[in-house]
Amino acid sequence: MGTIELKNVTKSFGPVAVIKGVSLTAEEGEFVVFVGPSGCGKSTLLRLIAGLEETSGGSIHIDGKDVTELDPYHRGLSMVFQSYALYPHMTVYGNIAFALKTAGIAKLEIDRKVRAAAETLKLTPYLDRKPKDLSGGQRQRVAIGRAIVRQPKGFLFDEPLSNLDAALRTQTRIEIANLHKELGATMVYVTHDQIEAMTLADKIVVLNDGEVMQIGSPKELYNAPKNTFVAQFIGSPKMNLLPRASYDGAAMHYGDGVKIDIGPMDGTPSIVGVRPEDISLCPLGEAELSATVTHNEFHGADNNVFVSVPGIGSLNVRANGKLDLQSDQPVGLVLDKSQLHYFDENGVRI
Ligand SMILES: Nc1ncnc2c1ncn2[C@@H]1O[C@H](COP(=O)(O)OP(=O)(O)OP(=O)(O)O)[C@@H](O)[C@H]1O
Repeated sequence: MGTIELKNVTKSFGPVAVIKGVSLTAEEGEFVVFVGPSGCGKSTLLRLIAGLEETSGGSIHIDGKDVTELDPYHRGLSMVFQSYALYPHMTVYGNIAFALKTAGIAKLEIDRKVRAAAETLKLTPYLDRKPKDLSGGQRQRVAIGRAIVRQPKGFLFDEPLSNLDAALRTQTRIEIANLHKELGATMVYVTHDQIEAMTLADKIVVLNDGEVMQIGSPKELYNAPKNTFVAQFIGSPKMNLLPRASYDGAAMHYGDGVKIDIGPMDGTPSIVGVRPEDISLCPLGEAELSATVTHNEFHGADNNVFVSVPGIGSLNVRANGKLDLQSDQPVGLVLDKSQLHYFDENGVRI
């Protein structure tokens, strides 16, 4: 139970196409995360799955059944919003029990379900409190509790942690991961937070401008991005994309006579990508590229170093935090050749 499938789904608001033919499957028990820049259509896609928006084309299937025309209630999914959407005048117990009461479930059964959900979510001590007397994280757990008791076929989360501060976010993220393990339910989750996407997802869907750019596991997206968009969207700090260059069958040639040996390739690379952690600083004598430090951010464990390379431009390097680096300092760079990413003139991975 709990497969969610989208087949060529489109959505327009008036003349504006916001979702442009999205097909994807959330398998039973899978944790699927939608990411993409602001306005790319993540929330709209989630609301289409929930039935809160009507599709303009295509179809949505839950457990193989076409639900495209069904109202939200009959789709059997529960949605958790960023704003919690709790009833302020009801207690935690009342909030969690509400949907069950309106569904006409027997009191004893409701009590059993509410207490079981409260136990799972560590809300038992707060059952008699009103939402205003809870922390943000506790309120979000109540919202999740309300979703759990309905025993839905799947959960839909729209940026559920974005109102929480950093520490609580980390804690609640771990709780959601544990909840997913415990319930084994299908979950579809919208976020703009890289860490949430990478840590929670079985499968990440990268969206841009209403279209799917790539679907894959966090490791697949990080290690083998299909195009330059995904390459720069997944990973923080983002992948360096070197300027376009000509390839002579053995090396990439940049301005100022600078070249990078990459050996023979199947295809003609135009753009080389390299992640900040795959560039090392070294003494100038051993360097493949000479550079100058333009700016350094000390992060504690590591330094986020910006360097300028003649013929290539600015590159971002992750270096050990114990290194003492000054602006204008000359440094040598070595690229880990086994970790380079190559893209053709259209930005498609080679
Ligand atoms: N009801 C609506 N009427 C008109 N346009 C809408 C409506 N809802 C959303 N849009 C537009 O659709 C596009 C996608 O919006 P959506 O909220 O799905 O993006 P998002 O990826 O979730 O963005 P964010 O990360 O900023 O929340 C935006 O350009 C938005 O302005």
